Amino acid sequence: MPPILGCVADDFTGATDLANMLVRGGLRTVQLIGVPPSGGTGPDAAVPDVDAVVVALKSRTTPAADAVRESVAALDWLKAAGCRRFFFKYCSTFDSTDDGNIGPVADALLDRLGAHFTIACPAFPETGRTIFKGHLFVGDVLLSDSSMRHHPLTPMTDSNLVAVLGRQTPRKVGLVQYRDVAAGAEAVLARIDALIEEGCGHAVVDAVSDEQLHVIGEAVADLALVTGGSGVAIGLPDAYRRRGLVGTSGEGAATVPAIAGKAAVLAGSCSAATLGQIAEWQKTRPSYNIDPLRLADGEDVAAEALAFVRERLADGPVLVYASAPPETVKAVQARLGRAEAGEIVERAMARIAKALVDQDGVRRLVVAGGETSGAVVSALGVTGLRIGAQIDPGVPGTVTLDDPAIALALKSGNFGGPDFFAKALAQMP
Ligand SMILES: Nc1ncnc2c1ncn2[C@@H]1O[C@H](COP(=O)(O)OP(=O)(O)OP(=O)(O)O)[C@@H](O)[C@H]1O
Ligand SMILES: O=C(O)[C@@H](O)C(=O)CO
Repeated sequence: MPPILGCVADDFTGATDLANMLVRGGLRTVQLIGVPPSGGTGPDAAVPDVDAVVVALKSRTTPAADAVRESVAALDWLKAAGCRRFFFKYCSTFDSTDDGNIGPVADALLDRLGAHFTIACPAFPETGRTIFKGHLFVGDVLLSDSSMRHHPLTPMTDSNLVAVLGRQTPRKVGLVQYRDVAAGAEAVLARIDALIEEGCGHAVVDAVSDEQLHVIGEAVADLALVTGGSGVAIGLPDAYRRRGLVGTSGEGAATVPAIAGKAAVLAGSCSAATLGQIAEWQKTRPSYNIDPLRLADGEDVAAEALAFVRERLADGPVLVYASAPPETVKAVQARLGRAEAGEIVERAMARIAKALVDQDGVRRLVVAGGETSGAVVSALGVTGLRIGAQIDPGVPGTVTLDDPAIALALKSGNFGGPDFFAKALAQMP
């Protein structure tokens, strides 16, 4: 049976987050890095016997036209692979700007599917993301009061998702309120019907608990396209099972091989959680700091980092990080520009990762940050990931489908407890 669910994720850690959720729900899931080349191996060869496929793109912060083109190409590939339901995964903190890319990509996917309505639900209560009356909270504060207001690429300064999405799409954006979700799947469906009548093409959906996400999953399981964070996928596996769209047994969905080899940690995320994890690591383990301004001055900082790591690798894992607090990032961006600062660091991280794998026998890598993970995984030429057991909410251990197989933990910036790096290395397959 071909996979039921085809997913397009706008960054690599977000893709593993979604894949983790689907595997937890018992769907056998594979994550592909980018859109596989068409022809040759064909979809059946590339997608062996799974229930869900997640295509990981690096489209969160690219120009909207590029994000649309790549996302539609991913959708076309997933359709050709036999998928019949589709999911567009973006960040649980709705990372985007007024230019996109959430609105433009969701619209393009709807158009391609010949569909006219979808939901937008980034709620992920397990990691503190909840939506009430269309406003997104991160922990106990509104999104706009959280550390996301300082994000290097997509600063989020408005918590009203109806307004934020409304600026990104010509379609009308409605709201499925908490009271409808609390009343159950029938009430959500009735509200969706009313919003469609009113001419809405999107509806933000309130959710503050996993129980409510299960209700939403049941209500939206027949939509061609669902958009959101990984949280709203929590109810889909059961909803598909109830409809006979996937087998009933979820056993063995998280099985991956064990990988031996040296280990390293690479962090390009400047998110608050990552900064805390770096500080925790530095209490007991060595680390090397990449300075973007020195990179911009043409100094071979990547070579220095590699020399530092190589001296210590035999004694255990080493961290290389560019992550910095908001004031430092602002100063760097003021000199280099936001995009150039990001890219220069990503290029260095990619080069370091490739050298460590190709020349130093590193086979176990923890990478912090979605953009950073995208750069690293692309440099390593990874084509796909098997999804293993969860390390912390939103982050599974994974093993690449390639030769040599590499164990990877791709951590979204704000996920994971303070000891995440050591915990990941201890738990990774
Ligand atoms: N010191 C720095 N100054 C400026 N930019 C930096 C610095 N360190 C890292 N960056 C850039 O900041 C961006 C961080 O984005 P990334 O997606 O990797 O992390 P994140 O946003 O915390 O994670 P996620 O997207 O998973 O939430 C990257 O483009 C990275 O290259
Ligand atoms: O949804 C999330 O928060 C993460 O999966 C993510 O996309 C962060 O980059």
